[in-house]
Amino acid sequence: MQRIAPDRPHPLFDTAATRRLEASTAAALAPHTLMQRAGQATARLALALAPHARTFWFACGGGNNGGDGLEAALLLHRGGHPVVVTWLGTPETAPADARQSWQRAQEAGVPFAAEPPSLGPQDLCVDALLGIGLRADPRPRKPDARLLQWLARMHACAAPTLCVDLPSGLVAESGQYIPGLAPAHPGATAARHTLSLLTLKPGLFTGQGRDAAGSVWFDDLGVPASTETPCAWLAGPPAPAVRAHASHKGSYGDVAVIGGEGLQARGMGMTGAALLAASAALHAGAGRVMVALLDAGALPALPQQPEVMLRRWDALALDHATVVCGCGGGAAVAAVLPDVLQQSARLVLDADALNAVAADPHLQHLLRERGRQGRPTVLTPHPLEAARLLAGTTAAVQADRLAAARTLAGQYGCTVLLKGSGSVIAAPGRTPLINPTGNARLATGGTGDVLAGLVGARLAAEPAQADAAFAAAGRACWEHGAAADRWPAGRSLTAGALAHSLNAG
Ligand SMILES: NC(=O)C1=CN([C@@H]2O[C@H](COP(=O)(O)OP(=O)(O)OC[C@H]3O[C@@H](n4cnc5c(N)ncnc54)[C@H](OP(=O)(O)O)[C@@H]3O)[C@@H](O)[C@H]2O)[C@@H](O)CC1
Ligand SMILES: [K+]
Repeated sequence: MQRIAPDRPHPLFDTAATRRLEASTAAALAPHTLMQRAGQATARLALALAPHARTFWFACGGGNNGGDGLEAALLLHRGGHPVVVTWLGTPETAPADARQSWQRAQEAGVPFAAEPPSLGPQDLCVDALLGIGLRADPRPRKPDARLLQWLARMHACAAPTLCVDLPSGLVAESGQYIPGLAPAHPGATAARHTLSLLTLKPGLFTGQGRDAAGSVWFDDLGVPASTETPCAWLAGPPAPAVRAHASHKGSYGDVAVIGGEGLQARGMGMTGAALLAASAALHAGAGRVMVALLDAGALPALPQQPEVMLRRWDALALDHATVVCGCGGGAAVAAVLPDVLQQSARLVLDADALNAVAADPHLQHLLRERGRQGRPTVLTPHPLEAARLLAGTTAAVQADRLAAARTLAGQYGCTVLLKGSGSVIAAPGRTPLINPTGNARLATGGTGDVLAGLVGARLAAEPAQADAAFAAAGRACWEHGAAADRWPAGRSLTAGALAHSLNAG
């Protein structure tokens, strides 16, 4: 068993792959072996998490996820620990493995109850209600009222929760709760843990999955997943970049930021966004950083950041630069996009540039052309921007973030970095990445501009190769989150401070 940390990459598997693995392994082992292993792993972690529990409440569903819970309860009971089991199943309807665990629990005298016990902070809830057998399709009948009551009890409980395999109600692939099973008040009061069994599931790391799962643990039940192809990877830390002593500013590339609509255009000054992106590129080690503000020349100099060179956008050598376009671009950015899309050697499109593309079929055509020509391009949409580009809704994007990022990447032949909890990085022909770093302190204005500038710096430094955009986006996303993760507690995190804290890589 291991605790999952952002210190190395991990393969993630969808439910179909997990089922195949479960079936092939079960066929090769004595009956009930896998469930006994699942129960042992669950019991071990439960004890480690709550060594002083006066009560372990096992909330068990009617399927094999409940069987894992029954098996773990049996082991703790045998070890003399105080266990209470509530079970939604019946011996007549339970699948064979779960029925066997129920039988063993009955014979061992495990205490079963009709109602959940009351618990204190030192106790533990074990959520074994629903695992990968959750059906997300509209159900002909309502779920068992006890299921809803027990879930609500766990979501509001003072005791920590250990979820077996998945937080109940969460879809393994997408990291979304099915309607009706999400916590009434997201943001749990007590700690949450999830022990993923056999495989790691992508839904634990994106969308609602991060909050639902809490700390993620993994036990492969002694079954290597090497026969299956991952549907995504949880990204590991990028290899440290080595700067040769005999290098110069040209070795790390030029980043040109275009954006920042001026106050006079529509009464909404957005130059700060472009300056944040430029600051990020600068502190992330780009060789030279230029910024072209779309403010009609209102800002004559940058006294706070003299390293950044102010340019008029039409004075930039787009064909030699890594262009970061769109941060605070407002309505002004649309006019520069035809040239930017056609001429930029390497390109990061963010914010209003994405909105402009979504609204204009000609710009969409030019973006697809870049893809066809194999010119490195990264789109960095948040879910609403992705929805606009996909002509869909934010809810549809969030319902399956991996699919949305993959579709968008395929549509434009470029790399897509879909922001949000568990950012997804997708590119044609590549297995998508889910980024493990970052925290809710990034939910403040300007951090997206910092990310765009950082992607620009990493893209500018990448050697010219086919996957430069994908590599740069993955690297930047990991580093951006890691900068927020190492931010000292009690000090507020602003986008400007985040940009200053970036490393040259
Ligand atoms: N076999 C083994 O040895 C091993 C199995 N393993 C474990 O098995 C788990 C998979 O077990 P599984 O396939 O039995 O499905 P599971 O997650 O228990 O769900 C089925 C139950 O959920 C219910 N239900 C479904 N949808 C619902 C909804 N929308 N709303 C409400 N209820 C809904 C459904 O009710 P029904 O519709 O049938 O009335 C049924 O009772 C896996 O996650 C892992 O923990 C692993 O440890 C490896 C070893
Ligand atoms: K569960």
